[in-house]
Amino acid sequence: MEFLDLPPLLGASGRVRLPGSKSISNRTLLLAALAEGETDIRDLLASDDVERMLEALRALGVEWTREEDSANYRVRGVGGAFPVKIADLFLGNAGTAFRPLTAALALSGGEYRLSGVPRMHERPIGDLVDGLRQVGADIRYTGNEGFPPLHIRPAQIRPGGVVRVRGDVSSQFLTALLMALPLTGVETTVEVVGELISKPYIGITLDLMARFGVTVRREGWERFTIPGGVRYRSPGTVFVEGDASSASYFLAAGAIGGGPVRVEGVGRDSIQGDVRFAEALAQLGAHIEMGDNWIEARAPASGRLKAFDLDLNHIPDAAMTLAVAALFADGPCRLRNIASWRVKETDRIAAMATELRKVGAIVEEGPDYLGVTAPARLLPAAIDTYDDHRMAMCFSLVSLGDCRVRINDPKCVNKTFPTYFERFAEVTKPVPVVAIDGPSASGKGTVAARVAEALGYHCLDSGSLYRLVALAGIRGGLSFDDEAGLAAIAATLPARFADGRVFLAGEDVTDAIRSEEASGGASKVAALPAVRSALLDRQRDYRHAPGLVAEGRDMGSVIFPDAGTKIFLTATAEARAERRYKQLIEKGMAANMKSLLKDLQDRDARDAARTVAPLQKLPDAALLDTTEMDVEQAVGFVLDRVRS
Ligand SMILES: Nc1ncnc2c1ncn2[C@@H]1O[C@H](COP(=O)(O)OP(=O)(O)O)[C@@H](O)[C@H]1O
Ligand SMILES: Nc1ccn([C@@H]2O[C@H](COP(=O)(O)OP(=O)(O)O)[C@@H](O)[C@H]2O)c(=O)n1
Repeated sequence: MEFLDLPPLLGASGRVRLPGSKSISNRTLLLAALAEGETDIRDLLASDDVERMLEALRALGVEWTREEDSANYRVRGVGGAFPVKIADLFLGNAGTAFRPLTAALALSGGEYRLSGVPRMHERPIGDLVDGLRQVGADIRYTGNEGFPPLHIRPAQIRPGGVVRVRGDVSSQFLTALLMALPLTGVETTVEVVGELISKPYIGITLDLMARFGVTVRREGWERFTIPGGVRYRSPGTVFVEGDASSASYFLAAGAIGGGPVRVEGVGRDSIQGDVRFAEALAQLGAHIEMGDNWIEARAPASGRLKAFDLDLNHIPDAAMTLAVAALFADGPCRLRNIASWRVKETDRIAAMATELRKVGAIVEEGPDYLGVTAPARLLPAAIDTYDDHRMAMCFSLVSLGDCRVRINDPKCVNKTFPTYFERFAEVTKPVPVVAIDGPSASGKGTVAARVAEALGYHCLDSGSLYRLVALAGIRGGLSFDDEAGLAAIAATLPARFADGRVFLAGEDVTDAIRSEEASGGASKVAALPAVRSALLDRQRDYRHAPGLVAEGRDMGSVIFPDAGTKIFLTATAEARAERRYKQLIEKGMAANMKSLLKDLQDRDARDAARTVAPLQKLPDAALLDTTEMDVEQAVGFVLDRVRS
């Protein structure tokens, strides 16, 4: 499984140009295809769901072109029903393509098969099919009753009168009917049965239909009348707004991570309901500012979001972002009226509950609500994303809690926002790491401690972890080639560091891990891949605000490859042996220069020769040879690099 590791972040600020709205992109494409005339579409979203729509339109005989490498498209409308009368369409997991195309094709007098990925075949479509059958459409389920895939056949369409459609499962059924019915040319009224959910999405549909020349008469949110004798006509050029749901992650990042974060592409003038996410954030105490085409969010003065209890029916997609924002609130939070989450890309209520628990939250899951109480401290976790782009994007925010997070299958964001993680990285600041690697007795420990003190950072002496494993192994009677046994020790090592002392299961072993036996053993256990991987997360967990200085052999190459400062600290073997000799004598320990030099050379050789994480200077590390330097100069060199 592919994954993406996000480091703990210090905060967020900056600007993001949003990708085009998925809802507007796919609706506009379909309307442009059905319209008379050519439509220039600017800033179309580049994503999987839009690709599915573009492919389907081409298969249905609609000509479109893309201005080279741009987000600008020209669609030549067919002025009514699709010219291709037999087609087999694969629509992935794109609900915004599947539902409206079903309706338009059902009224097009052809024979069409529509299918998608397995999850698409679990997402209900029965209410839409029932609505279309009322005007005579011939639609059959070729899998399970009520679900895709579908087989549409030519039928005698009897438009007019009243079509009833349920509005309480997905508003996309109503959207699909509204967009398709003008094809009949006969006045038809659509009546919504049950409370219509996600009303703002219907707002987008009506707005875009009006731009293409068809004005629907709306009575409340219950009755919609499509006039007779109307046709879609190209408005010439359509600009696709930025995606308001995608904006939610960045606005939340600003509200949680200090800010300000400004999103460009949506604002006061937006037709998308999800811009109201900004109001919800304001209720949580965030500072929000809005222009015609931008929104900006900053953290509350207190620094922490307020607990909330909100009905989120009007912003079902952006509401997911609030579930993760609840991890940063000052009390228990409740998200209400979100039943539609259960029939989206995945069962989002269940998925959200499972993953929020992984980071330590207390979660109460109801049929149409979630209760979320933040833990005192977020736990690092590997987040499963269920092939749901929003799960992946939401959980990136965990990293703002001074907590690393792994996002499994991060490419699922391709559905709506292929460059999400790049944009996220641009407006966030990772907790800095200074990685100092080098051979034995080069001065890593001394320099690292001094640099950490000067910067107020935490410090990691990674070598002591290998020494502890070796010591625990010796005491447990294990041989140094017992990889599984030593890895098990490493995985649960009861080590503690306090006041410059090292403890193993409560016992002070500061001197014991420096013994010749433990030192030699350390470089032997360190060559075992299973031991190294058992210590990987443990080392990464030292990274906390305001920063970390980490020293060892593979800090810059393996443990913190994204470290902002990487130093390879070294000195001649003779100089290092001499330093070690002095160190031991000062501590009142016995030492022999010759055997020290030999021991150190042996250890260096083992460290450099091993296959996993060998000791080496990588091109991205600065070489610092201290043979002729004192500690002061070495520390000064590192601090200069950090500050430059
Ligand atoms: N230029 C120098 N840089 C760092 N340490 C030095 C330098 N010159 C002498 N030393 C001494 O070398 C000894 C070994 O340093 P240490 O930090 O234990 O190395 P390491 O962690 O790389 O094994 C320490 O007593 C340190 O004071
Ligand atoms: N990041 C690290 C740190 C130490 N080690 C191993 O652990 C041993 C002891 O590390 P250390 O940093 O305490 O050693 P010295 O440099 O103090 O001699 C080294 O010889 C390496 O074999 C490692 O493999 N990777």
